[in-house]
Amino acid sequence: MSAGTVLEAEGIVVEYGRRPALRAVDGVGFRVAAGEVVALVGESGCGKSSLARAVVGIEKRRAGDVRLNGADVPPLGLRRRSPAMTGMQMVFQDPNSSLNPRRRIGEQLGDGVRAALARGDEGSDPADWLRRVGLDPAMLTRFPHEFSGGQKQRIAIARALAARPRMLVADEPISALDASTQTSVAALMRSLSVEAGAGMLFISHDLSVVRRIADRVLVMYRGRVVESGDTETVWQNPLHPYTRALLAAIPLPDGLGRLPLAPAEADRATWLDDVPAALERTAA
Ligand SMILES: Nc1ncnc2c1ncn2[C@@H]1O[C@H](COP(=O)(O)OP(=O)(O)OP(=O)(O)O)[C@@H](O)[C@H]1O
Repeated sequence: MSAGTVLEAEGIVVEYGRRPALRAVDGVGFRVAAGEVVALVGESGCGKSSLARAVVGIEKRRAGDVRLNGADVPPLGLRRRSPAMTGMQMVFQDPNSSLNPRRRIGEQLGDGVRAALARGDEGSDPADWLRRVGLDPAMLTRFPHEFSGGQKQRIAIARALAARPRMLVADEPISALDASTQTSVAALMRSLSVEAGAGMLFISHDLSVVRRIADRVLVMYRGRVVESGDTETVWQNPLHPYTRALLAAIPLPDGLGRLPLAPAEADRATWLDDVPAALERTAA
């Protein structure tokens, strides 16, 4: 394992059903370094979610190895510990699936903090996490239904990061959000995970957001990674015909740069509101 690598996946195979089995992931390997954002892109049904779930350990692997900071992450069935206990966290498309509707969000952020403490990691203050995602700490006593979709996803992200994961796996975390908040939530995820030194696997079909937040990109097609590389290199010089077709389908104005990283603490709430506007200005 090279220095700085947090996650190493090798030869991952996921199959569904029997005779004949559907091979959704067909021998995929990749690495993610600390503080790196790696995007996984590809058309619907190519196996992105199956790969993500197998890496975290909530989907069975037919074959393959996953190592987190050099330690084996055993496949489902052999595992006695939850993903949080291994230092991995997942953020899903629908924030309602990560949050319990009957518990106050302060308690749910506390779950993340306790997972970190149970692993012998440093604890943190739930109120502080709300502040970091641009919400008022006074909202800790509220229930999930009192928030908008974008706010709920920010809370789900805060909860995941409060567990101090070494690796964050986000499966379409912005696609259920209003278009106006998608970009700022994606940028916030990048900024917080980089700040925490965690690696992030970011699955999205929004390629313009991927281009702006990912350091590297993996292009998946029919269960295999057909191309991978630095995001700009892949965009400027896509080698695989499938990558060319995928990129040709998205209009992206020339000169649209990478997203600014969120500033620390105090300014973050304003920044969250400003990001979409700033992007429009850059695009104009
Ligand atoms: N639980 C399951 N049982 C049977 N087949 C499944 C199951 N989950 C996924 N599949 C199939 O495996 C293949 C890969 O699905 P997967 O959800 O991993 O793709 P994806 O790239 O994440 O798609 P999307 O972008 O639509 O979420 C598809 O053919 C899908 O129908």
